[in-house]
Amino acid sequence: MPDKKAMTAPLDIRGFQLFPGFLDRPAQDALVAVLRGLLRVAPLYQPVTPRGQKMSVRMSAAGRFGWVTDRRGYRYEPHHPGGMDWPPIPEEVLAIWRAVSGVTREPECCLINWYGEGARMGLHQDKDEADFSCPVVSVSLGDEGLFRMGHEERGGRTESVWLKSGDVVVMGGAARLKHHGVDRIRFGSSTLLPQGGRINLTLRVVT
Ligand SMILES: O=C(O)CCC(=O)C(=O)O
Ligand SMILES: [Fe+2]
Repeated sequence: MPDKKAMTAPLDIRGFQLFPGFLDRPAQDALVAVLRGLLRVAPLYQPVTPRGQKMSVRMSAAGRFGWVTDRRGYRYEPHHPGGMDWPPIPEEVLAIWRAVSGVTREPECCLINWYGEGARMGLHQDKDEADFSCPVVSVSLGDEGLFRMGHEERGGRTESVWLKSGDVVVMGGAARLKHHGVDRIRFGSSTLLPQGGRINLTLRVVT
């Protein structure tokens, strides 16, 4: 990871701050190794929306809370649906937060989304957290994903950018409640994950 002095200014897209190539390849490889261990403890599962639709991404989490969805709704839970505690957020991930978040509070959730071939995430707002003065920080690993950014209100023109492995996005300030989503991934576009696919981490202060 670049140190703070060497860190280049982010690109600003509608208030979304994009740090292209924030993690170099060795840092990405190290992070993937850490995540593998984590997912052995808290395996990926397929979430279901409150309306009963299976999501195309598979999910897990680390931290005091994990974001979950099922027939009972969207919420943060202190346990994996399998009953175990979520593992702690890895130091490597906390270091990214500390470098880019601009806040002193620490993240309480690291949501892990795994996108296989054909997986996507519809336009949504991240609004199940109590304190919108803290940003959501997103880390992309593996295959490229087409990230769409909109407005706080529904509708209106959107803008999209291909997020690559190692890119970090900070959704804070004016962008904190803006709609965003992932239309598609370019399956097989990265060599980071031998089995292909895209991992996205989102770090959130929950309480
Ligand atoms: O996969 C991404 O880049 C975004 C994920 C996201 O928006 C979320 O988990 O809330
Ligand atoms: Fe989101």
